[in-house]
Amino acid sequence: MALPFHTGIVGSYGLLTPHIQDLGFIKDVLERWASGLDITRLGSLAACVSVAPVAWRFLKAAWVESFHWTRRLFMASVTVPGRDPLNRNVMSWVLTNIVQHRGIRSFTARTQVQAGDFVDRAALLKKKRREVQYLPHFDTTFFWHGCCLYFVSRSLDSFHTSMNDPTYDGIGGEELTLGCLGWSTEPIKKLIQTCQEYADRQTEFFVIIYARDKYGMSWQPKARKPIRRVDTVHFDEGLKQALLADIRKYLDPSTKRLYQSRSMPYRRGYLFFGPPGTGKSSLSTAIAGEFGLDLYEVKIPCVASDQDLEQMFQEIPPQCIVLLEDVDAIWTDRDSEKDESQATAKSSCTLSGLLNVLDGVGSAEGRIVILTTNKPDRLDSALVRPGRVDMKVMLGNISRKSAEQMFIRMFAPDIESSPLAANSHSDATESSTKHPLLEAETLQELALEFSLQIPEDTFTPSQLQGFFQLHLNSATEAVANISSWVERELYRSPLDDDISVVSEERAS
Ligand SMILES: Nc1ncnc2c1ncn2[C@@H]1O[C@H](COP(=O)(O)OP(=O)(O)OP(=O)(O)O)[C@@H](O)[C@H]1O
Repeated sequence: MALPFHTGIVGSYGLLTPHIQDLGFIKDVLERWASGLDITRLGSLAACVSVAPVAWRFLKAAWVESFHWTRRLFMASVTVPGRDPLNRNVMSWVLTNIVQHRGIRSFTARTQVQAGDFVDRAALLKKKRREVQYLPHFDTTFFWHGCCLYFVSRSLDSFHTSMNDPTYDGIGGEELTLGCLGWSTEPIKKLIQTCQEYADRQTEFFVIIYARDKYGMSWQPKARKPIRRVDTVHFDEGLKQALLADIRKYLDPSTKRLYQSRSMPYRRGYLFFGPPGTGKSSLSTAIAGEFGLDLYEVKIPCVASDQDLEQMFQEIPPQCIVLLEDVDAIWTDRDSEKDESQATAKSSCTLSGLLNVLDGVGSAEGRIVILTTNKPDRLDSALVRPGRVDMKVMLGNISRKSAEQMFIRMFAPDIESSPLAANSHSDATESSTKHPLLEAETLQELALEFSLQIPEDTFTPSQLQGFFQLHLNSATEAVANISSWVERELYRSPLDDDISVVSEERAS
């Protein structure tokens, strides 16, 4: 007998004939389910399922549209461009205080190309697998702060563009929109102020180093280094104190007023010179940390033209340190008389281009400019005249006294070398009083014994640091091994470095 169509009952007979006997149980279940099925309901269900994506798209568009109109009519907003230092401050605050509390569930993972400026040479040579870097990822998030409802929205298009830059750490690269309920932007400005204060507190413990991006188009935060105390950079103590006093005096607000009232340009220049590995870069970073300034790094040999140099200087804020590394690579007219081999290391920008940015229209007031060079005798006298270079600081090979201080720094309790030492100073004093005095005395004696075996002004501090890296676990072992190391180093030809690198490469 034929069943009327509108009853909608699907006949169970013969609907599922199992090909495999073992599936009898499944057959029973399915047949029981199918026997109760109403074809009309099945049709409605299928219709709902097919309409669902369209409905979802519609709801999404409606949400976007209504959010857009709510924003336009009932909310105020402020947009912060990507890569602006403010963007980084706002983003860091939002990530730490809002997003992290809710738990970040979405990340972008990529191969870590560069961690600060630390390059693991062994890993490079062995082509070791690299670390994975996870970058937090979100587009729009709402949050309450104080009594106000805010939202922060991130442009994901510019996020993907920023990701192409290997040095980008996932914070502050994309355009941000900050908004709040109401027509006034005052709450947003207050929130931005909070973010700025938060960033200032962070920089109490870190130095932010800015460098040009890989296209040379804009300044990017290249590294955030824990503050290195100036007393960890060893050189002539008198010169160090004179340098610090000079900078402190320059940064004093009364000095600024004095300069302005006497119509003098308010800027200060320093020249750090000495052989490679004597601490020119380390001292610059330590000074930035000591005085709470950001550091803008310009590698002169990498600057493409005078126009680029000028552009760079125009984008540097007034209160900061500008570090001009390897200024001897600057192209001067006198170079044309020199042999061709030296010209290869030359920068494409000229001496007049550099002088122009140092004291021309592009030079903002309130900066500290530090020039570094390994070859001070090659510098043009115009570049180092007073007004451009106000103080010359020589960083030479290590003295016995400095070697002794370095030894103590290497083997003193950890708290001494911590970047946050200033913060936990009370703990430090407490722990030092707990330690028996003899320990400090023994350390002092070992340091003296050690330093007496180091020939005066012969090795660079970085050479000695290399020795300590091999004996960090034991001060007595360091003392026992220093004389053989000195002997080896004294009779080592400079070519040995190249030879060991080549043999390492072959071995890999
Ligand atoms: N005077 C110093 N006191 C303490 N450590 C030092 C000193 N000089 C160099 N070092 C150590 O040696 C390493 C290299 O130092 P740095 O890069 O500052 O030297 P540099 O003079 O700038 O070298 P280059 O001219 O090659 O750029 C760093 O790890 C630093 O800690």
